[in-house]
Amino acid sequence: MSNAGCRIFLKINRPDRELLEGFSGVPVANIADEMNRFSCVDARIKPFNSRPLLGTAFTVKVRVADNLLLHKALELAQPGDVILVDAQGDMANAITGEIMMLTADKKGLAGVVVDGAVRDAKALQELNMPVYAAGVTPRGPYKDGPGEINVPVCIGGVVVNPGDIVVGDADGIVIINPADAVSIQARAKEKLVKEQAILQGIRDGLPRDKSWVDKTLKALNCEIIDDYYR
Ligand SMILES: O=C([O-])CC(=O)C(=O)O
Ligand SMILES: [Mg+2]
Repeated sequence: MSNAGCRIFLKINRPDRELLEGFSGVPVANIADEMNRFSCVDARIKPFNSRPLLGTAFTVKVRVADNLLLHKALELAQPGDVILVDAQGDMANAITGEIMMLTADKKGLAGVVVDGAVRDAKALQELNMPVYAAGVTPRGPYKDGPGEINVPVCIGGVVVNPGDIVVGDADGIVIINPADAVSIQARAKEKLVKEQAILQGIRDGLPRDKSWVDKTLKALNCEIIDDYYR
């Protein structure tokens, strides 16, 4: 019998460390561009500090306003894991705070992402481990359950499977299926190099070919009026 809604899967297929490390230093924007702009966690979910996020998804589904399963996850997750908590975007109660997040940091976890609220915001800013969440409230969580661990969850509109690769920076978070990672990684790095060359060109005052802008507007039959709007 399977007790859907209250169950814990202990096993995760974790990607190779080398594959994960290949995303280190690659901007999330470049990665997402090479995923056709999909798989980006919603902009509601923001970082509390500037530590880069990179690790393996360890997923938690909690009952709204309740963190029992996150306490269990802190016991089970391994160094390098990113705990992603699906709290259904609820802002009424903080799912976690300083004490639990310091515990996660000390365990060597790679980060925590909450689709919901947290508290002790100031302390989270000082933490060595990245924490992302959708909001802050001082109102604390209940600890009664139920919930699930290591099942597919929804984080900021993106389905996250246990074992997925999680990359985050100041822009936000992108979720990558390890099966796609090698090719995405290679293309994102190429994109980064290309963008760095463009930026250097702008700094050096080099001209840029932006003729595509007028071409696209022309195709739209865009009206260009040499007068004031009235
Ligand atoms: O009380 C809780 O469960 C969450 C919290 O504030 C902490 O971990 O510091
Ligand atoms: Mg606290």
